[in-house]
Amino acid sequence: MPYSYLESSTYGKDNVKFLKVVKDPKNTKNHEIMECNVQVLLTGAIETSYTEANNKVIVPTDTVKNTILVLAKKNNIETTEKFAALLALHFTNKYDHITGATVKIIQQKWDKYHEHSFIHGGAEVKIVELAYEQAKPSEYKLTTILKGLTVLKSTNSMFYDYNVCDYTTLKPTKDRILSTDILMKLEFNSDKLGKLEDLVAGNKDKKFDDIFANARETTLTIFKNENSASVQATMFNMATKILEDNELVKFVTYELPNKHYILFNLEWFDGEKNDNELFYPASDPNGLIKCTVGRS
Ligand SMILES: O=c1[nH]c(=O)c2[nH]c(=O)[nH]c2[nH]1
Repeated sequence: MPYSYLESSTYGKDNVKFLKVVKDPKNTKNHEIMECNVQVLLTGAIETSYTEANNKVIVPTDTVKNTILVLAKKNNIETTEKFAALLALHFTNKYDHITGATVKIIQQKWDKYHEHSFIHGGAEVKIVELAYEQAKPSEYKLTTILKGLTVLKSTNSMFYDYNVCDYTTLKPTKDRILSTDILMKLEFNSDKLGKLEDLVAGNKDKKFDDIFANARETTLTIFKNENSASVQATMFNMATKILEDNELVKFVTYELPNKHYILFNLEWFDGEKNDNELFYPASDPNGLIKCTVGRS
């Protein structure tokens, strides 16, 4: 009996980066750009490469990298959702023994302000994750993620009527600062979206941009409009509205740090009042509130 066995395995290339420029055929100086960081990991009959040093079953990670770049150049990849589908289908179709792929694409935010000039959106990125198994082609998991969008509101946020015990020092408030780094995940309903092949054909491609823009907008709108009872209640309301508006979305997940701003007490200075005007931005510790919301 051997001492060990291979419980699971996957491999591929990570951090394959490119900037793609798409030129308008009618005006070659009018461009769209896409800056991406791609990870592709493969699964299949690759066990013997680990257990028997059988390199025959290894499609080199260098080949994976080359493929990502050539497919990015040759194909119309308007959205990263579509490009992820294209990559997953390519690797599982091309190599008989490769039966599954997971793809992750991190896309920088570049906003066009002129026909060939763009402004970088800072820390905010869009991430697409796709897990695909050839054996269950309609059960793929496709998730689009908004990450790194930092927001703050300086009023219209409350927190009171919480559990109070002998460990409690927090004072209830009906007016506080609320700030977070938004992490929002939209998991698509693969039954409603249909086959990955159709997605690659481009029939439903435009929808992804619309859904992402709608979900981002809803997040920002509810954040500003609602007199928040708590991070928990506000994120649930955001997720509910996104599900109402986007039938292709099955689950909405938020992971929101509650970035605390602590009111300075300046009464020592001749009784100086501080009416929510001067705060200390506390980098840590922070609250961390998560939820996943589905349609009932
Ligand atoms: O919106 C909030 N949710 C909490 O769970 C919590 N806990 C806390 O100390 N402040 C807050 N605020």
